[in-house]
Amino acid sequence: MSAQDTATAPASAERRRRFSVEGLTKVFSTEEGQVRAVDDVSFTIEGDTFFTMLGPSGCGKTTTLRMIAGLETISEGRILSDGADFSRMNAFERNIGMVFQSYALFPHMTVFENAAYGLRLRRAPQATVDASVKRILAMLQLDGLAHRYPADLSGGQQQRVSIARALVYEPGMLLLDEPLANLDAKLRVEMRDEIRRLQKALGVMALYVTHDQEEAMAVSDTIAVFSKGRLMQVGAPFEIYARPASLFVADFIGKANFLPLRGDGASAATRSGVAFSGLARRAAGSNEADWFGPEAQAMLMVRPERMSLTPKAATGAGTLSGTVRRIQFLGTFVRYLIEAPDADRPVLIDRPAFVDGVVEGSAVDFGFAPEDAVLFERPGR
Ligand SMILES: Nc1ncnc2c1ncn2[C@@H]1O[C@H](COP(=O)(O)OP(=O)(O)OP(=O)(O)O)[C@@H](O)[C@H]1O
Repeated sequence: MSAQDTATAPASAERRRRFSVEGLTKVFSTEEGQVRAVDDVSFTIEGDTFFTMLGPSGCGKTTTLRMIAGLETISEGRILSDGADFSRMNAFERNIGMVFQSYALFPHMTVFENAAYGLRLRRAPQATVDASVKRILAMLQLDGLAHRYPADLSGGQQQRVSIARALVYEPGMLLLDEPLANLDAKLRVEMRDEIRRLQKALGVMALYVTHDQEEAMAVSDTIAVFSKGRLMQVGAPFEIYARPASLFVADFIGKANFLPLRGDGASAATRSGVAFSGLARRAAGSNEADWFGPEAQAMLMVRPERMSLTPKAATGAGTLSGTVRRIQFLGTFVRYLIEAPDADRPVLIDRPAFVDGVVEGSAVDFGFAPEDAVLFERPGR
């Protein structure tokens, strides 16, 4: 926390300590039939955790957020806030601050009045409005713009105003739905750091929605990965990345190599000298059977930067080998694309620098340590 934050943070805000959803489900009736947009989702958020719902478009993140905000009815399940049932509370009682992708500022109001909106609704005395708005505008470096109108602000400034408006009345919880989607790449990185800094300075619980996995990893304490309305995994960014619970999560978060292990014993694992007992093991979901193809009994997942790469040794025994199809210099690392008989798709290997003696067309050996691999077993075995 910076000196500026400690000087301006509220002394004793009423913060939410424990928030949970249990079996949350949303079924929409459409002309084509029923859509299970959110399907039996449960998670808990504690204290000032920065919690992110991450998943591809249409996986149910926004619908979950909207049910929490009271903007959408619940089909099944419960939402509990410090033990109280959220669905019985009106929007005021929920005491939530919301930030949307579209900013949703009032065009006819100044920055000051936009930021003051939640306090005016709550009939706060003018002195409180003045002090709180001043403080929050300062925290968001908007103090010089208080008398401007939204049309005279940049996109980044407008989004800052919408964050100020959501935080000014010290909500128990901050909900953010793709707040950075309309900003350019550089500003997105700046703003995401700033949102996290503010969230921690204010000690407010945050529930953030994004489809951008890098953004989720950068800002979150905890990530909940969604697919097709279902919650696939909840964990810290490192946990989700290094120990994905499903093939979907392994593939969705970062780059992953999948090495199929075929049943004849000539498997990638045994040939590379990997002891099965030392591996993290996961049972793949029943809907992930397609990943294995007709032959593979199991699948090893290894991240590209955890793989070793050397020119092919004369003997070659006990290692995996292949041919370099392409070398890409990507600034902070070099990516090698290897064609290997053990893999169904090119193996990606990321090294911090060019590997001596390895060029496009080279025969190479590659490998990995058992602790860097996750073994997925075929469903139903
Ligand atoms: N009002 C509605 N009526 C019918 N179906 C809906 C409605 N709202 C959402 N859906 C459907 O529910 C599913 C989940 O949508 P939702 O907007 O929650 O996903 P999302 O993960 O937030 O996606 P995005 O990142 O694109 O916003 C989608 O299949 C969507 O088409």
